[in-house]
Amino acid sequence: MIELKNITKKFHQKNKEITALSEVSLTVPKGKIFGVIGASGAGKSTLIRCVNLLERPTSGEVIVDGRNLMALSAADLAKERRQIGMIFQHFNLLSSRTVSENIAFPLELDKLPKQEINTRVAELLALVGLEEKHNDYPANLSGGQKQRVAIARTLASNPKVLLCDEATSALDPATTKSILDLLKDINKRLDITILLITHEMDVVKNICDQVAVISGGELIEQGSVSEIFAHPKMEITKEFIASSLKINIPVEYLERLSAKKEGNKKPLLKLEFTGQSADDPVLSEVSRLFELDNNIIFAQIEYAGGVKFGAMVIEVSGTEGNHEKAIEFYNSKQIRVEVLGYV
Ligand SMILES: Nc1ncnc2c1ncn2[C@@H]1O[C@H](COP(=O)(O)OP(=O)(O)OP(=O)(O)O)[C@@H](O)[C@H]1O
Repeated sequence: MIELKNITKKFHQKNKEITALSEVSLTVPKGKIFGVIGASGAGKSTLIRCVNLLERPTSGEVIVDGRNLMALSAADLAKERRQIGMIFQHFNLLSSRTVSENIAFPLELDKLPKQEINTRVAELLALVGLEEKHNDYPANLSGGQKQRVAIARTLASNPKVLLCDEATSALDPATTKSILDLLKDINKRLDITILLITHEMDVVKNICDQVAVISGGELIEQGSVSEIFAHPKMEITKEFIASSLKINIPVEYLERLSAKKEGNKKPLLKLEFTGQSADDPVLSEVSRLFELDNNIIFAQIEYAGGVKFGAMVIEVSGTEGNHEKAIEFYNSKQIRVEVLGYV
């Protein structure tokens, strides 16, 4: 449904040239949810804005539903853009219009008869669960409700593609979850293809089928969510996966934690598992092989695209030489180990 071919985007500022995107190629199949994840300044916004030509790529091709957008006349492009909905981090609602009037706006632009608009708005209000708020103004809505209005307004023109520009970044975790559930529901129910950009792996984990990692304007890794979570290759990808785990170390351990080994303090290790390594009984293996005792302080296992991944914090008893052997063993099993300190 969406195909970006070798997209490069350069900005010119005074006499400086900034390459925001460099030879970016990706394909989003119809009906799928594709996430692009990256840190601030990586080029995410530029990338998503290239899909509907809000930014015109310096070179490359943008193909949506088989049409090469860069080759279209202004009039044809305007028509094609109606098929590509977009929602934003800050909702972009019209503050002087009620919820219903905001949703009706694109339909009024299309000059639909009043009765038809009313029927469609009622359907959309029901779809996003905002029937009771139809007469409220945006200022009186929560962030999550505002994003629901923005989603309903975008869906009014029956787009085949929905672009989400950090759509949940301004929302708290519970509201984020409810908006992601709504996007997933829309994707399934209306068969809309979704391309989203985010800096949170949680978003990818929750709703995406496929993911690409962007860094310095380049797509450095992409694949199905299960592939990427099971076998992340790039260090940045591994960090994004780890960042979606909320590791909690009890305060009493943190108070005792020192950076250096002193007296008979024991190492506190953080282990990160992905894919196969999350299924292996490595703790008992290490315990047997190296005569170590593991005291689990914290553990979390999550699922993404049917793949397990997780992290564990353990306090390890035994001799120092064997601690090092254990770390080597974990590394040989593709488990990332960090010595957090000594307790
Ligand atoms: N209109 C512009 N003029 C000049 N440089 C720009 C312009 N828009 C973006 N850039 C530059 O392009 C690079 C990518 O920016 P972009 O906004 O796409 O990143 P991002 O990943 O979306 O970041 P964030 O998450 O902080 O919004 C940055 O170096 C940015 O400064």
